Amino acid sequence: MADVKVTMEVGNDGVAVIHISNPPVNALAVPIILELKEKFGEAVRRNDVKAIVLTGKGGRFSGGLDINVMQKVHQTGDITLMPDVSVELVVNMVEDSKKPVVAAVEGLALGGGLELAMGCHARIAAPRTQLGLPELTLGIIPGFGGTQRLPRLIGLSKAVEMMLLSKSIMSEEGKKLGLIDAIVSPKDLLKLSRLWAIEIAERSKPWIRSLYRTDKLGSLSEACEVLKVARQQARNTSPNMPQHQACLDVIEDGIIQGGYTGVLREAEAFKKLVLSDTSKGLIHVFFAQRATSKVPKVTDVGITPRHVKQVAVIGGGLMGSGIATAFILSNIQVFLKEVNSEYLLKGIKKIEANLHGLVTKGKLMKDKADKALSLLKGVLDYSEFKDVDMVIEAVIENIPLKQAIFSDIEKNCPAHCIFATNTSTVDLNIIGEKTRSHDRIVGAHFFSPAHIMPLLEIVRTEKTSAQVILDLMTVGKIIKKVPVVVGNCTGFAVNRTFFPYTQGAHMLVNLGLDMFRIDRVISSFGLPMGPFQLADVGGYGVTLAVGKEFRNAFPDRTFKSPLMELMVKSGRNGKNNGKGFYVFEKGSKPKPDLSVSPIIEESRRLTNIMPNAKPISVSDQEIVEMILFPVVNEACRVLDEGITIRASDLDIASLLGMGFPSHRGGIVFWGDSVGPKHVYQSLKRWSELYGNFYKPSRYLEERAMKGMPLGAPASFPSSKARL
Ligand SMILES: C[C@H](O)CC(=O)SCCNC(=O)CCNC(=O)[C@H](O)C(C)(C)COP(=O)(O)OP(=O)(O)OC[C@H]1O[C@@H](n2cnc3c(N)ncnc32)[C@H](O)[C@@H]1OP(=O)(O)O
Repeated sequence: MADVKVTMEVGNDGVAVIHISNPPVNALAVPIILELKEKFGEAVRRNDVKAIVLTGKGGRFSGGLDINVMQKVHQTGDITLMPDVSVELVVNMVEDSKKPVVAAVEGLALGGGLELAMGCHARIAAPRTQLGLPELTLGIIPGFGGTQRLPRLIGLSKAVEMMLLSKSIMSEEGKKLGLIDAIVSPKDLLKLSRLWAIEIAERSKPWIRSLYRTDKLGSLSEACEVLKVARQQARNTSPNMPQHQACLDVIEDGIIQGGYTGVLREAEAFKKLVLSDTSKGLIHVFFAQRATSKVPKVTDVGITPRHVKQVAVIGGGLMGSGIATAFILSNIQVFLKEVNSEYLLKGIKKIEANLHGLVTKGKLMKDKADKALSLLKGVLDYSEFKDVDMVIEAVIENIPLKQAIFSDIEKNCPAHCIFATNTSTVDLNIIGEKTRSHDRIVGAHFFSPAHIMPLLEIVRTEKTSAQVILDLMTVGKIIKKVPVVVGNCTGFAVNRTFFPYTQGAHMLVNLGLDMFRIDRVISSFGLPMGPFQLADVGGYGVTLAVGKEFRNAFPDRTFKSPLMELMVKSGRNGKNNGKGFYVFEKGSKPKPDLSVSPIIEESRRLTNIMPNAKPISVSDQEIVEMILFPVVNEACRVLDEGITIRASDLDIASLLGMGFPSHRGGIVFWGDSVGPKHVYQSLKRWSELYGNFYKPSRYLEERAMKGMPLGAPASFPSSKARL
């Protein structure tokens, strides 16, 4: 706490330099805000102060309002915990101050940090300083006047783009746009800022209050047009995000009624949004994502990660080629091994196609793609494995084959080399059974397409060493993945939790519901696509194989639907062969294929589960619940067995691995927001009507009865814990 403070020093030049200090990002915590008010008050009162410079300690200006304050509001429902900054500090004490204030900005100024800087009369920045208003990603809008000042400083279109897309810019671009007045090296930052402040005081530099500018806003009709287009885009791209429309509304209010009125409207809208479910979900995600980096007995025991310079990938299929692409894109040398030159060539071609795809979408420059490809070497034996730091096996799910590969790599790789497998189902202990390297064996479960999907599930056994986990977490971050460490079980955390998702959808179809309605309802809930379209896109082979695996592992609670087998029997294989539940035509959205009706009827006839042979009648909300409550139920079992370190890890895994909507905070957070009691009672009712698939787990029942959140840590560690 000693470092959390605001200090002020007054120099002989009459400039008071106010420093914010709250490592690591100088977040504007409540005590900081109170001290800022105190220091600004003092600087204005003191006769020896002519001008003021505001800056941050440790090479960072400020990462914005302390997000913990908003989380406290969520936990207590008490909005009065929010400090008044927008008017009391930024307008009254900074912008309307009788003495000029200059912001000396370095490293980053984000959210409330940038808003504070925009209230100052000039902004001097160090090179490559990150500037942005990312509040919308937290379900809120800028609340310290940012919606009003940014358009007035850089123009409406660019400001709207930066806010709606939460897109930062660098100070160099900020200078061109008019957000930054000068760029200077970090060592001269304070010197120039002091000088600038004195020159404003002496009227040799302009004394600008951004809130009262109108020169960059354009005419009213132009502004309305920009806002109209932005509104439409936001409706299309962010339908479940109220903060986007609210942001545009307050910008418009300010343009029509003046900046100060805009600031007041912004403050009102901000407070409402802080209390919204969207903000609760997204702020939970902010902290949950950062928590995944903290792994007890791995990241807190003083070990340092080793450098992974060379990686070997075994298997050039869909997963292997995606994994190899992810590594070479991050400048890591990859040896891709296949069994023969035909397969090897196919694997290399897939990697080339992955890179080409990124170039055509404008996500990668051609020269970077060429550089990445130069780091790939195809091999047919183990001779290049003598110096590799990590091997990732990504061959088909065949136990003897995997065991043979692990014996081979133990013979051919250096003693420090990590042995990872990308299996999504096979027990890691079985894969490593024939080796003596159990401490080096780890699961590196990527999601397809591996060079794009952000999740890396790191699966540890009881024997995997802390060093190996730390190394994989570190290299995972280097290749731009979010690593989540989980325990060893069928399907690990993500596939295990979500196996009832497909089965729930099949249950409903067999109970007489229209599958296209199910898909529509699930997409409007916020998942990227419904379960039947997902099966079409993923390929029926995968759905059938995974279904079989789970039926074997959890026979007590699986619903066996014949639908996929019937689809295959009738020559359908989803998008792969262009014949699925949907018709896929190039350039247009998939359209429901109504000719699947007889297959569905046959499935219903075989399962014969419709009560009185009549389709059940349910609301859209019940569809969501009948598909996703079984997923929450399985998540409870995963938590009970200690497969994840904390419930929020499963939330992040569900967002990044399954596309669960981020504004709902993740699968466990969502279960808690609808209420464990409601989830439990619904499942219990359905289990009586439709069988064991819906039977509530012991963990869910216990928590529902005790009124305890599903995500709350257990008071004592589970006896079944796998971590
Ligand atoms: C009224 C206003 O308009 C409302 C606001 O200002 S809301 C806040 C707006 N600001 C933001 O959204 C910025 C959020 N922060 C970030 O994007 C990134 O943390 C960053 C770019 C600043 C730094 O990234 P990076 O160096 O990778 O560090 P990162 O691990 O993310 O953060 C370091 C620590 O600072 C914390 N932190 C970062 N920004 C914070 C903030 N604004 N409040 C509280 N804590 C914050 C993180 O939780 C993390 O804590 P931990 O070490 O205990 O896990």
